[in-house]
Amino acid sequence: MSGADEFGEIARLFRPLTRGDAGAFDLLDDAAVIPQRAGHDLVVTKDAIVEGVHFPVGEKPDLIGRKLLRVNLSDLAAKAAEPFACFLAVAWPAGFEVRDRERFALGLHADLETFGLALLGGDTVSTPGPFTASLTALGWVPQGRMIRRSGARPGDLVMVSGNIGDGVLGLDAVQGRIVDRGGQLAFRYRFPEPRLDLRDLLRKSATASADVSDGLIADVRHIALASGVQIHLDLDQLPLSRGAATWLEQQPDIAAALVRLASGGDDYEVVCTLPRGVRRPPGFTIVGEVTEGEGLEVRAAGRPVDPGQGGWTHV
Ligand SMILES: Nc1ncnc2c1ncn2[C@@H]1O[C@H](COP(=O)(O)OP(=O)(O)OP(=O)(O)O)[C@@H](O)[C@H]1O
Ligand SMILES: Cc1ncc(C[n+]2csc(CCOP(=O)(O)O)c2C)c(N)n1
Ligand SMILES: [Mg+2]
Ligand SMILES: [Mg+2]
Ligand SMILES: [Mg+2]
Repeated sequence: MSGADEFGEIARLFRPLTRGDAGAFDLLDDAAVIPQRAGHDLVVTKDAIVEGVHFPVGEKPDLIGRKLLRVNLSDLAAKAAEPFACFLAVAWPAGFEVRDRERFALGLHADLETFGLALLGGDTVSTPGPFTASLTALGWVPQGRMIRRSGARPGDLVMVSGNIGDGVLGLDAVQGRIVDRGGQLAFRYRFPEPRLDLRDLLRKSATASADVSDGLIADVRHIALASGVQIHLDLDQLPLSRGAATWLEQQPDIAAALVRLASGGDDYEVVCTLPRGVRRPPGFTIVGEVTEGEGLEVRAAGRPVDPGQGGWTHV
């Protein structure tokens, strides 16, 4: 792409996504400026996605843009942060035509509007490899109030929002390995819903929290390690959608199937710890408890199980 084309395209595709934020300088400067917000900390998170690793080859470009934003907002949600802005780096692969680039930008724009944040800057490059993009998301929390992974205390209960397992079954559905009547599982895989609605509740009551991206077991293990406590997870309590419950009934080894649902990831729900005295909030399920000790103990089908890795890993 010639220089003129590259910068013309940045202006055409991405300037609308700044949504008029003055700190973006219309995407014409070397950098952006973020004014401080009194009494607040800026929470910063970054996740990348790669074609064939995070979404199927041939996925619609608008869905890629939306998923990229949503997985990052999920981390802000778990930290009880209020989304404020983001930065985008995108590497266009060969064959990703101008129409595809426009659709990627339109998808991202639609969700920036939905979640009320602005694009303040980024970088646009080309790649001989697969589509790759990364987004840095920024959000505000009252000073010192980001919910950490490290605050779980013995006696706390472990709770998870929504349902677990639709992400991994949705990928099975998209790749044709299971039937998905009505397409709900595939929809949940393609359109994670960042749980920004939980902000007040987490700020008020959670001692620790994380979003479920790698897999419930792995993400709970992160909380146990960071907090220096032991966590006991009971997969028989796993909250399941109708589709996941139907799938589970058909599995020959229920314990192994539960471990799969709790290790597959792509759920983008929030798992948190709350003191035992706090009433279980609506929409949350108690899946375990915190004790003194270290690491994770997992039960399924009424007996202890070896959870293995418990989540997705790249290396
Ligand atoms: N390349 C890297 N450079 C610096 N820090 C990194 C890098 N990769 C990961 N981290 C840091 O490691 C920690 C864990 O990152 P991780 O990506 O596993 O968290 P996550 O975003 O919650 O999970 P997921 O990536 O599955 O959505 C975070 O503090 C993250 O900033
Ligand atoms: C095509 C395809 N194959 C597999 C998966 C599953 N997957 C890939 S990375 C990841 C963890 C979160 O990402 P990260 O830790 O890299 O931020 C998960 C659950 C997928 N989403 N799409
Ligand atoms: Mg990450
Ligand atoms: Mg993440
Ligand atoms: Mg996370």
